[in-house]
Amino acid sequence: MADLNDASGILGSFAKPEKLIIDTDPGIDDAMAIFMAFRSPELEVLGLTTVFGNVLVECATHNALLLCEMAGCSDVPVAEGSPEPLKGGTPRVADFVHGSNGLGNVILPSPSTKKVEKSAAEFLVDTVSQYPGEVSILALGPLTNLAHAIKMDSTFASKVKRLVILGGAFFSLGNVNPAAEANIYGDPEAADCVFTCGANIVIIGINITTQVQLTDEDLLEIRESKGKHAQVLCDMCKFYRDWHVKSDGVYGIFLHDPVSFVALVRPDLFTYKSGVVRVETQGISVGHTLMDQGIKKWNSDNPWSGYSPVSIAWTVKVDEVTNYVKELLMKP
Ligand SMILES: O=c1[nH]cnc2c1ncn2[C@@H]1O[C@H](CO)[C@@H](O)[C@H]1O
Repeated sequence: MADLNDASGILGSFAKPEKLIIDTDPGIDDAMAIFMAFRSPELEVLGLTTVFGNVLVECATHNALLLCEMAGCSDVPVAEGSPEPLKGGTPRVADFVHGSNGLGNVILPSPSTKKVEKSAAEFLVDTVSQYPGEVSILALGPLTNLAHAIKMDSTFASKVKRLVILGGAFFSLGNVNPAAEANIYGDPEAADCVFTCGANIVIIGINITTQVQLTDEDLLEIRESKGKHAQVLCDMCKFYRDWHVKSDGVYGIFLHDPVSFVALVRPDLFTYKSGVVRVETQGISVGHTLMDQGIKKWNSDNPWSGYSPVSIAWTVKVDEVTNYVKELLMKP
């Protein structure tokens, strides 16, 4: 019998919505995922926490407040997170992917609301403690805020319901360099802390998300639809799409954050492999994610030994996920 609270897309209208916090660095594909979350009755968005990544953290907070307001959800709290990775230093931002304002250089009004007083890590710890076992987290940027939350509260990991993470490249090339994907490269120490913390974790790597694309034709169809945010999203996507042409020879866009959102609400559209994941924190492969699939019995302990396994997405039903994203973006 179906568990009506597992948000697997077969929810009855009487089921309790799944509590969700989105940790985000908006970002054009973040904006898509955030709007999708706000349009999903099976979810109750408890808050957004922001992090550096696609943009600096101040810009991420500005954009998060603005996106909430545009979605008609300006009562949803936004807590600002870390301006820099765990080990300090200047964060690497991807303005060449998302434009200098993070939203494709589309000119938008300033938000009228303000961030909450709490830091992102405090907001995460307090909210998860308020509803132990009930709150899921969708992490769309570098994992610095989550690492701070884990360090702040030793019971945090065990109290999170599910942590769905966009990050890493499993047994495939990265997008910053051959070794590393951008979110993990942004804070490898934080990612290693989170992946080994023992929480119920699902990781969606770019080996999965790059399989799911919106073509130029799809973007035109969305633009011409009656979707509530279709116009503005397609305006933002122009910059993002041009980057894909230049960088990957793709006439369209990869749906990194939206695919990770779909993994949260429709886990049945993916298959998974379970194993311990560690992150390289030094050398030429810094930010590389490597999973021990548990196939081999090692002769001696190694840096993967003794940690709890996580799930990584292994295959994706490309057409179904693409259609899920398109339908939600074209919903009036
Ligand atoms: O080539 C890239 N360099 C840096 N960031 C990128 C690149 N391509 C995509 N993203 C951004 O990083 C996350 C997925 O790795 C997504 O947020 C995406 O928008």
